[in-house]
Amino acid sequence: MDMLLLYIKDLYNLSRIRFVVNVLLMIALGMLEGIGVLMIIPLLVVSGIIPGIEATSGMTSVIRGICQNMCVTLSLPVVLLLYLSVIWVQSWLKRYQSLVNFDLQQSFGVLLSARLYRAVVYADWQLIISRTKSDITNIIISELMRVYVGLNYFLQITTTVLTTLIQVVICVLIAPVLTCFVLAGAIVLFIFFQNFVKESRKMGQNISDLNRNLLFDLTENLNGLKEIKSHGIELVQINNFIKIRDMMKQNLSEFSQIQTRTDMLYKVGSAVFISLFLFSAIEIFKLNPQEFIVISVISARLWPRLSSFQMGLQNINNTLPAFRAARELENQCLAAGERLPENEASKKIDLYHGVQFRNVSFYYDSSSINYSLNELNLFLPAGRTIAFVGVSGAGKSTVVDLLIGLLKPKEGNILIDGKPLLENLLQWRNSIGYVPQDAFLFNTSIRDNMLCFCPDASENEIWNALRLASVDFFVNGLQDGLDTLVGDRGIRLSGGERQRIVLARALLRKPTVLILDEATSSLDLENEKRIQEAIDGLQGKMTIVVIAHRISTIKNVDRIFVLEQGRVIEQGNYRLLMENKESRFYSLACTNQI
Ligand SMILES: Nc1ncnc2c1ncn2[C@@H]1O[C@H](COP(=O)(O)OP(=O)(O)OP(=O)(O)O)[C@@H](O)[C@H]1O
Repeated sequence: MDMLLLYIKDLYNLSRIRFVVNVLLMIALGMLEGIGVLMIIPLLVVSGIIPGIEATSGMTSVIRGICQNMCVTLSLPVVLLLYLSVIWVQSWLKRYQSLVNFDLQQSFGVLLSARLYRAVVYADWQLIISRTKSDITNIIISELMRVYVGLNYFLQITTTVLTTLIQVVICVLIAPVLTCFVLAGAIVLFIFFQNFVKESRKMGQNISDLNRNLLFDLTENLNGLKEIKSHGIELVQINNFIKIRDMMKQNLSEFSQIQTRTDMLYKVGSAVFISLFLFSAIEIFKLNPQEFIVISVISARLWPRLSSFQMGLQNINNTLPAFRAARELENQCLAAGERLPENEASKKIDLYHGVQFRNVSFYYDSSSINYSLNELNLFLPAGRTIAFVGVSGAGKSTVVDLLIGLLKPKEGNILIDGKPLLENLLQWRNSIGYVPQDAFLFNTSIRDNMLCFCPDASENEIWNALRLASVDFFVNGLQDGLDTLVGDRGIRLSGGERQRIVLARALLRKPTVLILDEATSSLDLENEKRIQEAIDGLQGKMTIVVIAHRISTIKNVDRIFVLEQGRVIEQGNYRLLMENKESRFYSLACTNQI
């Protein structure tokens, strides 16, 4: 519940005025409904339906006084007109309140999802890789949706409570003892249903878990659909999917059973209490007809409200795990936030001397410290081309992630021209062009893909970058040229074309440091040759860092670092390293491990 209260506080902070207006409207609506009910008495008095009722007290005398002041005789049309006016104002306010409520919820929806998304995007990379993408997606989309639903229920039951309280006060004024009798019945029923509330919360947790599993399976399967189809295991995947979906169905129908059971039991319970009430009102308390009618009308409305209050409570409890999941993710991300200064978004850093790794150690999992990099010392000279080689798991990608500032050293420092990298993190990242192994393109045109990291680039600059990446001829030959759509993750292009466009996109930023993370490892010889030519053409123009998987990519580089178990064991240029037949590099090269 404390999570729910935190969100209510957020809702209040989002728009205090709208929140207060909303609550005031709820109170006004409750009062109007009470007045509407009380209007029944003057109606009965004036109509003479029940003969012999004293018309000098309560609501009748109030209305009579108003009529006298306005020089109007109290008659049936006048009472009916007043009654209609009350109902009209009430309906108008109800509509207005619904609109205010809807607007408040929608704004809150935008605020919550934007706030959470922002927290995720600004969070430290190590936190992001420790959680699955589908888990994060599930929380931002499904769990937040359940948060809005929970808040909606909260606002609904707040309205119910306020309206009911006002009516209970009216009842107490008319017949205190009988009202206490009805309330006691309500409290007994309420206590009886508390187990259902607990059960609802447990089911809510199951729904959260199943939602997460379903999205995880779906994302994984769609990502691996090519492999799934290639191995003919579609049926296994479909059955898995149906199994989780069935579990969700089972869970939701159990929850719906609780809800309908509550409704049913409330109806039966209320019928019992109404019978007892009627009996005691007539036989024991001997109420006069007008009191009897008003209390009957109010308690007839009270029972359905109690039932909807109970179900609202169950629904809120069902959504509480979603509140917790969303809050936890947000808190985790905020605690691991990078706090990048937004006014430095377009600033870059020039590299004059080079990048120094000084005693850098890094591990991924704090619970079992297993060093991926161990006291790494190396210098990447500015304007040179540097390569990292080593067997799988040696630590090449970790070095690059540290160089970009995505990961932070657990020990030691990374210095850019002598200054700590982390002091100017955003400027440093603005100065980097990065081509990952699995080149990623957005599902839009080549032009938009080029402009997404460099929105102000001119047409000329785009073509220059394409030329540098040896892909200008290819784009020129396409029917729609730069406006060609590339498909989901660039699926309409070959691996080599995709890789060269990603290289062009990185070059469009005119980076100080170009990082190629095994950029040619998945390409055929022809494409590899083209990329290699493009890279060779860039040598000397910027600092280039290559993670190499093929010997051909590193023959011309200025310095090679050989990594093993997170340490640099050898360094030098290709010729020097190959001359030493005892070197690890030589054995890696001869056994085709690079
Ligand atoms: N996200 C992660 N969580 C935990 N351990 C990781 C993670 N990423 C890498 N590691 C571990 O860190 C070590 C270095 O991994 P890294 O990916 O840097 O190696 P690599 O040389 O780039 O390997 P490859 O050539 O296969 O990509 C390995 O032992 C690996 O298991």
